[in-house]
Amino acid sequence: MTEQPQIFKGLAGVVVDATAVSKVNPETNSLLYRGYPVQELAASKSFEEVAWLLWHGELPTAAELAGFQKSERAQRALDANVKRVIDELPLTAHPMDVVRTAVSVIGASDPNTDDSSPEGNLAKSITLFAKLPAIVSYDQRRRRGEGVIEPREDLDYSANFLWMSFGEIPDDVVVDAFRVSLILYAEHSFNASTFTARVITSTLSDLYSAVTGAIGALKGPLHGGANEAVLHIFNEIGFGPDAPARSEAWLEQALAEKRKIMGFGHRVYKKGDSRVPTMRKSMVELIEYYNRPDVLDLYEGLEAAMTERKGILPNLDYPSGPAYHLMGFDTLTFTPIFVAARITGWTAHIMEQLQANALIRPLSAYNGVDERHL
Ligand SMILES: CC(=O)SCCNC(=O)CCNC(=O)[C@H](O)C(C)(C)COP(=O)(O)OP(=O)(O)OC[C@H]1O[C@@H](n2cnc3c(N)ncnc32)[C@H](O)[C@@H]1OP(=O)(O)O
Ligand SMILES: O=C([O-])CC(=O)C(=O)O
Repeated sequence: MTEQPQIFKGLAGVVVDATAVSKVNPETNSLLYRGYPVQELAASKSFEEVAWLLWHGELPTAAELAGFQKSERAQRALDANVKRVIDELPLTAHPMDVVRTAVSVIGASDPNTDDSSPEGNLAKSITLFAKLPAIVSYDQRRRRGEGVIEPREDLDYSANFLWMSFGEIPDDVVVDAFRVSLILYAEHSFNASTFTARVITSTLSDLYSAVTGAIGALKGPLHGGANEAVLHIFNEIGFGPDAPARSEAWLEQALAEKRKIMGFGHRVYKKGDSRVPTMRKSMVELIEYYNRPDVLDLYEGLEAAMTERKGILPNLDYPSGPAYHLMGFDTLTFTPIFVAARITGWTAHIMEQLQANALIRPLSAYNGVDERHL
């Protein structure tokens, strides 16, 4: 028997490349986008400014921001062919499948799909950034049997997203919590979906293909799909009185069945997710605004039970799920919102990968039958 090489299952602990887009530091529990702490960006910047920062490495000047906003706002509406394809999809399709399909249609319709120059890819990044809110809200409204609401060029990204979803602009506290969530979700180094985008890009495939693949990776409940899954868990436990006791009992049963508790744990952060305190604060503001203390009881009840029982802490999906629920989004829409946020990080990584490309192709250890002959 030849000696097997060492296997790093799940690439855990393996450094596969360098990135200047963001720095995740589990020791200091910090997350920097291009050097800026994400908490500072969330406190005062618009999502558009953060997108620009991730793409260009610096925050925009006033003139750069104005130019970007003009171009982004002009591209927000969906073309008729994208709407037609969405309309053809069954209502049983998961909204993540709808978003993935819509991005694919936009790519197939773009005459410049294969222009992977820095300018070409930046233009495509802005197009997807501009159109994703329309895709997500169009699909949620068709599921609800509601008519489409066209985008408004007088609104910023976050307010327009909510406008297209609900046909009204909520109070500032809601728009702000939404903006904060988008900034926190925007980027997180070599997570599974970003790595997927980089693998696809490394073959010199196009940006739309890389994003389509990344959406597929994000859908899974071990990654972005967890924000949706948190709400399923809350519904299983049930809102209402005695949340702590019911959470404890539910957790015992779930762990006995060897279930993973969605919204808890992280591959990189073992002492807590750097983004959770900021998102939790926004969630609490929403709870106060909507007068839903039962949501906080459930949130804290399950968190306490999980910490006591397993010592595993919440990740960003844990406060984001309830926050989107309070804002009025359908549960199945939560992960598509994550797509709209993460398009910034994915596309920044796609452009970075191309600046110093190497085909990503790891090795495997063979553990099948020994050589044999017919
Ligand atoms: C935005 C994001 O994508 S954040 C991540 C969102 N995903 C989730 O919330 C899904 C739930 N969490 C998980 O499944 C995991 O914590 C992951 C996938 C995120 C990270 O997993 P890994 O780094 O591979 O940790 P791993 O799965 O090896 O866990 C180590 C131990 O903790 C346990 N564990 C980790 N997370 C959880 C959890 N959420 N529920 C129950 N047990 C857990 C594992 O079962 C394992 O136990 P064992 O050693 O007895 O087998
Ligand atoms: O980094 C990860 O593995 C998952 C994550 O938190 C993210 O993508 O935001």
